[in-house]
Amino acid sequence: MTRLHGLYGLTDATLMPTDTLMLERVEAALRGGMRLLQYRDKSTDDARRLRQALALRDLCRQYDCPLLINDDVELAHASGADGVHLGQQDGSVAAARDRLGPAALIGQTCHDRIDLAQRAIQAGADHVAFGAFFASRTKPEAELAPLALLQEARARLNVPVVAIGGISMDNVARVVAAGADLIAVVNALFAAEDIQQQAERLTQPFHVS
Ligand SMILES: Cc1ncc(COP(=O)(O)OP(=O)(O)O)c(N)n1
Ligand SMILES: Cc1nc(C(=O)O)sc1CCOP(=O)(O)O
Ligand SMILES: [Mg+2]
Repeated sequence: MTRLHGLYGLTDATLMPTDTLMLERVEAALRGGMRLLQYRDKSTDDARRLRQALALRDLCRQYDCPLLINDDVELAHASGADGVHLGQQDGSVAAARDRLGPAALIGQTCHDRIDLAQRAIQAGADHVAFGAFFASRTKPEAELAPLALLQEARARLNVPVVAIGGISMDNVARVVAAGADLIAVVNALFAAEDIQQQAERLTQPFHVS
C-alpha cells in the first residue's frame, strides 16, 4: 500500500485555466517530488471534469503518484483515480469505501476536531485532513486551526495526517515539525514562477524530519 507522506498538491481551475496548463503545471510539481495529487474542480461541466481526471490519472501513473478526486466518488470511480477526498458535507465515507473498494485512498476533512477524525477512520477513511492552519488565498473563509492540533492528531490517530490551509515556504518547516505527514498546498505551489523548484523546496522539511 502507498505510504502517504510529503507534498500533496491540489489543482486549481484559476491557476490552471486550460488542460494544457493544468498538465504542464502538475507535471512540474511531479518532477519536483509531489507525492499525492487531488483534482479539485468546482465546475459542473461533467465532460470536462472526466476528461481532465483521466488525463491526470495517466500523468500521475507515470510518476507513481496517486490521484484523488475532490468531492465526487462517481468521478473517482469512472476515471480510475486512486481515491477521493470528502468534506463533512460531501457524502458518507462508508458509502465511498463500499463504492471504491478496500484499496482506495479515502481522506476526509476534519477541520480542527479529533473526534471527527476518529469518526472518519471508523467509517473507513485511511487518512484525515486538518486546517486551515494559516490564512488561505484559495479559501479565505476557512476557519483557523492551531498547529498544536497536529501533534495531538499524530499521537491519537494511527493514519496519516494532512495539514492544509495557507501553507507556504514561510511556515512549512513549522507545519512538518508539528507532525504533518502530508502538506496539502494550492497557491504556494501552483502560483509559483518555477513550480518544480517550489515543489522541491516545499518537500525539503520532510527530508530533515
Ligand atoms: C486535503 C484536503 N483537505 C481539506 C479539503 C477541504 O474539503 P472540503 O471541506 O470538502 O472543501 P472543498 O475542498 O470541497 O471546497 C480538501 N479539499 N482537501
Ligand atoms: C481546499 C481547502 N480546504 C481548506 C480547509 O481548511 O479545509 S483550506 C483549502 C485551500 C488550500 O489552499 P492554499 O494552499 O492556497 O491555502
Ligand atoms: Mg468538499
